[in-house]
Amino acid sequence: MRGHNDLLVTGAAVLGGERADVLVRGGLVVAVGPEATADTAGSGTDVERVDADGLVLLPGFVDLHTHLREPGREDAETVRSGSAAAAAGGFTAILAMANTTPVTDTGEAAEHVLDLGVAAGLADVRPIGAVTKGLQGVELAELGMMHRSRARVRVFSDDGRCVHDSRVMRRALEYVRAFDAVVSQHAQDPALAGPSACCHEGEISGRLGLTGWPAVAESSIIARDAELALHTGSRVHVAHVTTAEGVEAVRWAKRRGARITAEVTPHHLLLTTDLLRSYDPVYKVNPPLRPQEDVDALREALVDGTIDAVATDHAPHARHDKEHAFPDAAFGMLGLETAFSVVHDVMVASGRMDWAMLIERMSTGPARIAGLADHGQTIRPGSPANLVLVDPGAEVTVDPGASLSLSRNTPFAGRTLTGRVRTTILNGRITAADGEVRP
Ligand SMILES: NC(=O)N[C@@H](CC(=O)O)C(=O)O
Ligand SMILES: [Zn+2]
Repeated sequence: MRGHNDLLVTGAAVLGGERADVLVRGGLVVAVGPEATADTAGSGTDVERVDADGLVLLPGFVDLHTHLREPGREDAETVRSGSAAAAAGGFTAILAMANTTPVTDTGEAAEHVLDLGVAAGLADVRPIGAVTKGLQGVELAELGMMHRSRARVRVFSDDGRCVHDSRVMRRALEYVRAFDAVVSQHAQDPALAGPSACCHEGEISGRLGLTGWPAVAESSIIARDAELALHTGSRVHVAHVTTAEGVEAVRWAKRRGARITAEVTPHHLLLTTDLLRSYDPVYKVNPPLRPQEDVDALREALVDGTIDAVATDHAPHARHDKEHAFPDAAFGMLGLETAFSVVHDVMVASGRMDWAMLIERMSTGPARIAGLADHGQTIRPGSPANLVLVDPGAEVTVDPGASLSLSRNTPFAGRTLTGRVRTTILNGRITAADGEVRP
């Protein structure tokens, strides 16, 4: 780990509130307000001043749903390149999905990803463990061994696949209850939306001749998992909710007292099915983009708390996997570097959400769901200095070529958004500034 120097962040609106100076030393916030001055840093230390005039200081973002591709598809992303993209996007912690090659379904595999994250040193990389061996949906993976490993796995997911066998899902939930872990479900009933389903089932899928992906394939799994959560007393998290029916199922489950949480991706908060008329494979994602009424339902649910978190589902794909005719292209979109700008533009600049709610949805909430102990969600003396400076007034025009990901499959290319990440600080050390990582 590179050494720390002290940081004196001056003039930012802390947590979107009052302007104050913040002093960071040894990886911790040590002072906020008038006592945060260079000489409180202790004589002789090299204090780096960060002029944050006009910026907002937030706790670092936490991503519950990142695909880093390593081991196995280092042509699409590596833990280091994904961590760099995360840092550029204001993330200080990211949970890495298990659909790697080999699958992260053993303690050793989880420790390997953890160690790669530490070596990269650009974000706190926490491996997610597979629910079933090889993501086959049949035999439970070594859930206990992954939890007891150095990786301390607290989130399990077969993402990319749905744990659709109810008996397997029930046993997984009963097993993880012992250590209060959570199962993050990719809610897609394969009997209703099979592997070729790639377009929201409706008028457009018919017109474009694309296999439909009906909302009920998502909502029926959410409802079943809610019942299993009630039956077992365990925690279920719903990955990338995309439909009004899925939102309603989560709302119903919460009303019944199920221990259920849910996430939404930035792309499902902004983009709609009609983009598929272009047949541009960059818009091929699983679950698919939905019509405007679903987008509106997701925005409402993110504000009323039915949806607890934003999660990127950052899904890098190498050019040779993505640039095919639409139905043959790989599923997935980049998301780490654009997440804040999209959420700020759609939800904060529009007045739907204030800074306190953005902090809850992009940092505090996901950290709580992931079981991350105090990752630094409150900016006060003694808390870990995992922070991000954002510029609410700056416009960003998304340039795929500027991405730190090894891949280029962003669906926001050329789009202008308000709100830019300026500087990211991980354990008191600047990891990225203006889209470039600190070496
Ligand atoms: N979202 C996607 O379209 N693809 C994800 C898998 C997933 O999240 O379902 C991937 O790993 O590429
Ligand atoms: Zn998924």
